[in-house]
Amino acid sequence: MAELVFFTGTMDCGKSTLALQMDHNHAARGRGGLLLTRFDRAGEAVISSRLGLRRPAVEVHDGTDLWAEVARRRTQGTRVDYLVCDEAQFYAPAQVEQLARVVDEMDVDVFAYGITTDFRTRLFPGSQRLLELADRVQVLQVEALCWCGARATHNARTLDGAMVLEGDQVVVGDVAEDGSPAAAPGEVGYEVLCRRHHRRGETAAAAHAAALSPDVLPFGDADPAGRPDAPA
Ligand SMILES: Nc1ncnc2c1ncn2[C@@H]1O[C@H](COP(=O)(O)OP(=O)(O)O)[C@@H](O)[C@H]1O
Ligand SMILES: Cc1cn([C@H]2C[C@H](O)[C@@H](COP(=O)(O)O)O2)c(=O)[nH]c1=O
Repeated sequence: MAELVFFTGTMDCGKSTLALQMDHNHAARGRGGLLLTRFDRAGEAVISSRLGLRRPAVEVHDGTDLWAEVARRRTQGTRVDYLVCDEAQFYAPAQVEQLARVVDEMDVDVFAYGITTDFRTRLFPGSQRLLELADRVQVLQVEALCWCGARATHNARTLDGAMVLEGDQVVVGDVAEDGSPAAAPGEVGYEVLCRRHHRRGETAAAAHAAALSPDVLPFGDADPAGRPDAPA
């Protein structure tokens, strides 16, 4: 029996990589797949992973009817046994309902990949519908990490290294790599954080700046109790 499965996790936890691996494995066994995406960082009509894999995909637009997309291909004789739906948080709730109908009435597996919550920790409408309708929700095993080393559970939006809480829900962007800035000065970037640091708005840059602040620098003549200005 076909299934609607929602694979989820923070940004940068390997969702697109898994999406392309899933397609590879099913295609290798002779199954026909249809790849879909919306607003991939690499551009239109492509699924791209940070590990370098990329595959052409159908771009989902506001008015795309996913039921009709599958039905049309099957009517034309194209084999469609499964769908791989990347960046599914950006799909409209109605499109998620179309996916559920494809599973139930066409017996086509749907593997959807996306983040659940936005930079304000609120559910994306598409992800909410997926959580409501999926046969299974699978949280990715590869954990993205906060700068403090704890498991990252939340996606922060940053501007010049500082966390921001104002702005549109959808702004395509990337996370920082190897300590480099997530985005050019004045451009939106993202950073994954544990809940504690998301609540406090403490990004890696903020933590770094705080560590360099003279207020917290250890002094050579500080007393053992930690009072930096204790008399010698
Ligand atoms: N140079 C690298 N070497 C090994 N793994 C990497 C490298 N760059 C990225 N990755 C892996 O790729 C993951 C991001 O994959 P991706 O599919 O793009 O994530 P998502 O779609 O969830 O944003 C990272 O969590 C990391 O595990
Ligand atoms: C948190 C958050 C993210 N986005 C965008 C940023 C990226 O383009 C995608 C997530 O891609 P990934 O493959 O999971 O890294 O979503 C957004 O538009 N709004 C947000 O609040």
